[in-house]
Amino acid sequence: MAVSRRSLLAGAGLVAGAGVAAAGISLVRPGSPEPAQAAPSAVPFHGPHQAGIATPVQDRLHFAAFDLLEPSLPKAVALLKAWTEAAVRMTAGQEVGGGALGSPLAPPDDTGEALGLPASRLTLTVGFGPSFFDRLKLGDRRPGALRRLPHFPADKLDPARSDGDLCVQACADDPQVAVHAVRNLARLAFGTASVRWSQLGFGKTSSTTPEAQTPRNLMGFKDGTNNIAFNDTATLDKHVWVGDEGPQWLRGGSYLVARRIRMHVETWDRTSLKEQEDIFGRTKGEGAPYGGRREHDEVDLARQPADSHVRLSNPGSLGGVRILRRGYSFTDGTDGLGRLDAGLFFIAYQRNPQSGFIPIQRALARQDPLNEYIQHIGSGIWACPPGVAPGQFWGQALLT
Ligand SMILES: C=CC1=C(C)c2cc3[nH]c(cc4nc(cc5[nH]c(cc1n2)c(C)c5CCC(=O)O)C(CCC(=O)O)=C4C)c(C)c3C=C
Ligand SMILES: [Fe+2]
Repeated sequence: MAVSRRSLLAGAGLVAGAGVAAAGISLVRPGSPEPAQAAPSAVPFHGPHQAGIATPVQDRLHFAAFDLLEPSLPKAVALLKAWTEAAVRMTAGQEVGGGALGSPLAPPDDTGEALGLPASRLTLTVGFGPSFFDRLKLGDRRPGALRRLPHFPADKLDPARSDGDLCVQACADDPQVAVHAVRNLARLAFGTASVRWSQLGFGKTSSTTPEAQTPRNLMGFKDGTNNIAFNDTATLDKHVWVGDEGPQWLRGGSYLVARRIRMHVETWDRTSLKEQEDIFGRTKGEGAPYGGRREHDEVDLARQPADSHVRLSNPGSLGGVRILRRGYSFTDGTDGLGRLDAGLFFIAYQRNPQSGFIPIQRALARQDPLNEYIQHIGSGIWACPPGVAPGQFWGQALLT
């Protein structure tokens, strides 16, 4: 793969990836006034698991679902090869292909809006939806657990914001870098796949770094306190990464569930503090569980309100079920009735959705007092293959 001279600010011959990040070198796009930063801003693309799952959560999200234009396996393979090549470059802070400023007679390979920006911890995570297997007639390779999610009480799902043959989760500390990444993948997909829907997210609503300050969601509560930590490999192995029970091509991968959840923030804002805290079973200021003093004190189910959100979703109420949450807040203008169209774009990774998201959501949909203030509007499930080795492409073991 040719590397544009303008992409070589980090030093000739440096290879993007673990070595670069470990060396503490920030790969910077051409035009940056500060090419050599001490802090690494590139997350290695290659590895046993896809980046963007256990990776410490970045500030911004651009999530996109794609549909194949026609069910052609050779075209799908070519797309994933092109996407992988572009992702290797973009996650290292480099321009796609021949760059943003190539021949004056041809459209540039890179759209250019990330010129001068560092890698910003960009990660790109790809998944295959149930319809991908149906449309490409790959039923024999489809994992049993990859089924469209069941209907939950009070779901009001919009097909235009749900499902998709493929998904791409782009996370970065700079929204422009995340948007640039999705846009360039969409550009490479021209003639093969198109964007079905997409979602921007800000203010990560979950943390996988317990020592960092837990972010707050749009209801004002700390969100992500009892999440799986990025370095808790035993729990990740048990609850997030697909193991021997899955098909070979998916081992080391994970299942991604996304839900666009609208929050009726105007109603929430007229609710007393006591009621808000009772709903979650945690204090608003400190984020402590009822019966505890500090945020990270253990949840004591006996001290929780009978139907609090935390009680219902805690592993102790559900036979040990755990998921890795990685959601973001969104505000997408207004609904035309004077109310914000705002909420949580919920993302969860798990080893098996049948024993992960589904039982938790069943319990929440039935009883959670939060349901008075929220509505599930969009939904999707995808199987995310394991990480990519140098020279390979996303989903290679599935598609070849
Ligand atoms: C099906 C899974 C879940 C959905 C959907 C969901 C929606 C949702 N959650 C909040 C806010 C909070 N959730 C909290 C904890 C929490 N939530 C889930 C699952 C879903 N949430 C789990 C598994 C947990 C952890 C429970 C535990 O182990 O104790 C919290 C408390 C802080 C924390 O631990 O993160 C908040 C706050 C909203 C606003 C929301 C939908 C809009
Ligand atoms: Fe929750």
